[in-house]
Amino acid sequence: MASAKATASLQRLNSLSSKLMPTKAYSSQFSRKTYTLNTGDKIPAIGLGTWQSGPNEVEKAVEFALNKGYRHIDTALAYGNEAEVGRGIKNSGVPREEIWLTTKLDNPWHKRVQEGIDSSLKSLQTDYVDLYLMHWPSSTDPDDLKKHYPDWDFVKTWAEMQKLVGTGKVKNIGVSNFGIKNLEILLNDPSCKIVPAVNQIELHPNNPSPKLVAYNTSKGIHSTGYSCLGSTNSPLYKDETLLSMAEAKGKTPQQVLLAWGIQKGWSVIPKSVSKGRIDANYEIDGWELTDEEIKKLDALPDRFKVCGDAWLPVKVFFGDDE
Ligand SMILES: NC(=O)C1=CN([C@@H]2O[C@H](COP(=O)(O)OP(=O)(O)OC[C@H]3O[C@@H](n4cnc5c(N)ncnc54)[C@H](OP(=O)(O)O)[C@@H]3O)[C@@H](O)[C@H]2O)C=CC1
Ligand SMILES: O=C[C@H](O)[C@@H](O)[C@@H](O)[C@H](O)C(=O)O
Repeated sequence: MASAKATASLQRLNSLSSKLMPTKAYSSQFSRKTYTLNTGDKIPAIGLGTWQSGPNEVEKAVEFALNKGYRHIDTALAYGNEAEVGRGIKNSGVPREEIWLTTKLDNPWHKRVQEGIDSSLKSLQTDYVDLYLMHWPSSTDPDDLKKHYPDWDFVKTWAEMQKLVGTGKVKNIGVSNFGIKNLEILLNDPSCKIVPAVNQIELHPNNPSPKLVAYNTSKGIHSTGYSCLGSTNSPLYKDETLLSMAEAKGKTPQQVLLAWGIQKGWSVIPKSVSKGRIDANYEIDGWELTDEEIKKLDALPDRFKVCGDAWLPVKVFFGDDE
């Protein structure tokens, strides 16, 4: 039997040789990759998320990301930071038409879709957004956030959102946090004339939702993965399979998670307000995960969900496969 000392030096040698092993060169350009939506428009595979990006940090983060090369920014009326995001875009000097800008209609605004988009456009200092999402399938009464309107639901909200197409204010409309049941209700309603271009949902290896992603794809709906790194204090950063895979490839765990999402076919919108991390999250070109590595990440056994629905007046929870 090998002594503890011999085992330790063997481990060190293995770790060193994996670092010295030349990584196979791939021509992948994930940072410039786009997915074509059911409208023909192309959404960049990687964007900058801005949920919980606070005042005095998000403006600089957006400016920095755009100058780094990001061409996709994700925000929402509910984040309370659209004005700063708009300033970051202006300060970057990157022409508006080169940027994919997504924002979202907040739940208490479902009866005021026109006002909602006008408010977002004003804050963002722009004439249009590339993608306008219904943030949640939940029409909350603004006078009592614990109540759902008795005479309104997301089908009616979608009918209102459809009216925005053709006004020039939105290029694409989509949904977020829709599970299969709610998508079926929406798509089967006679008032639904436009299939959502995107369903933005939580996607990381501990909440992979394969049936929901397959359902989106079967209906021509592109999936965008939010909390793609596992969000704040991500439990994924302690996952041994992920950590050893990242080390063996000479990549960060975050880069591996982003490649996993993009290679599986959805866009990813990692949030960061740190220059170093915004930089690193974009350095995803010239290498790939092998099929075997993707399968290993697909098979991680743990489960957690960042955004539940405990705070909503109606339950819209979707887990892995609902
Ligand atoms: N439609 C919806 O309901 C939802 C949409 N979203 C969207 O998706 C975006 C991403 O999801 P989010 O929940 O923010 O979480 P992410 O999975 O993007 O993780 C963000 C967290 O990871 C940290 N981080 C980022 N990069 C690195 C790195 N390279 N190394 C270490 N830590 C890192 C960030 O900290 P730091 O900033 O300090 O770098 C932050 O704490 C949101 O910002 C939002 O735009 C999110 C949730 C729900
Ligand atoms: O986009 C972000 C999320 O939807 C977020 O707004 C909600 O998940 C909510 O604030 C929460 O705390 O759970």
